[in-house]
Amino acid sequence: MAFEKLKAAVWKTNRDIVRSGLVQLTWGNASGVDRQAGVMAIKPSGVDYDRLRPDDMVIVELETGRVVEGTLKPSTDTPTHRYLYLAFEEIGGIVHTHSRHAVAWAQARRPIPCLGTTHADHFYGEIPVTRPLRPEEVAEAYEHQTGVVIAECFRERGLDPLEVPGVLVAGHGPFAWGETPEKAAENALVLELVAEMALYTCQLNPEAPVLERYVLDKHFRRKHGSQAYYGQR
Ligand SMILES: O=C(CO)[C@@H](O)[C@H](O)COP(=O)(O)O
Repeated sequence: MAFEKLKAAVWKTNRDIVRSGLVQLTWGNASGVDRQAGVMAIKPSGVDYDRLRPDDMVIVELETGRVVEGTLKPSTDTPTHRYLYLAFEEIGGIVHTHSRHAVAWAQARRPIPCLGTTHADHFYGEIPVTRPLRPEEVAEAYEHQTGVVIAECFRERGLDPLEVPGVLVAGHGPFAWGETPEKAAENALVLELVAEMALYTCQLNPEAPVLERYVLDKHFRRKHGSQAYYGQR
């Protein structure tokens, strides 16, 4: 058995998204990538999270999508994760969930606006929603096409995946990512929390303005990038 470290990290992240309350039943999935080895690890499809063990993580070749290690079938969303690893070269981990408030925004086909500093600390602006998939994209290579519309959404908006580490797939739910699987899980949790905060804010005040750009800049840049000074740097 190889890739023990990658499998252990991905297994821990799959366990963490359960502990964070981001997934129920067998919904959602977490993965990680070893770019030097040209492989990704992802949870197996449809297996209860509480039964998962590190060695159950399935190793898939990035270039071909071929299973190179593992006896279980990989997540149905493997083609989406694989497409995103190839499209966003800076990311090292991806988490997909059906967390309820983020799913509500995805079903409403509305991007999550940046209404406050909690959002601004982690996402540089609104969290976008993709266009819906077309019938032919659902009929053929659905999960691959889900990756296509996510990458298309970021390309069309000129977004940096590390500045906006997540997206809402129209009518479906959130995908979040980061430099590591652990960071992807953190971003998935923040995405759900700011989705809930934004929903309450819009209910309390439908006219609530988006956060002022100069406040967004301050909060995002003090935690991210070369000028960051947050924490014990
Ligand atoms: O998006 C979905 C279902 O719509 C996925 O989250 C599945 O619910 C999880 O599938 P597996 O990873 O277990 O194959």
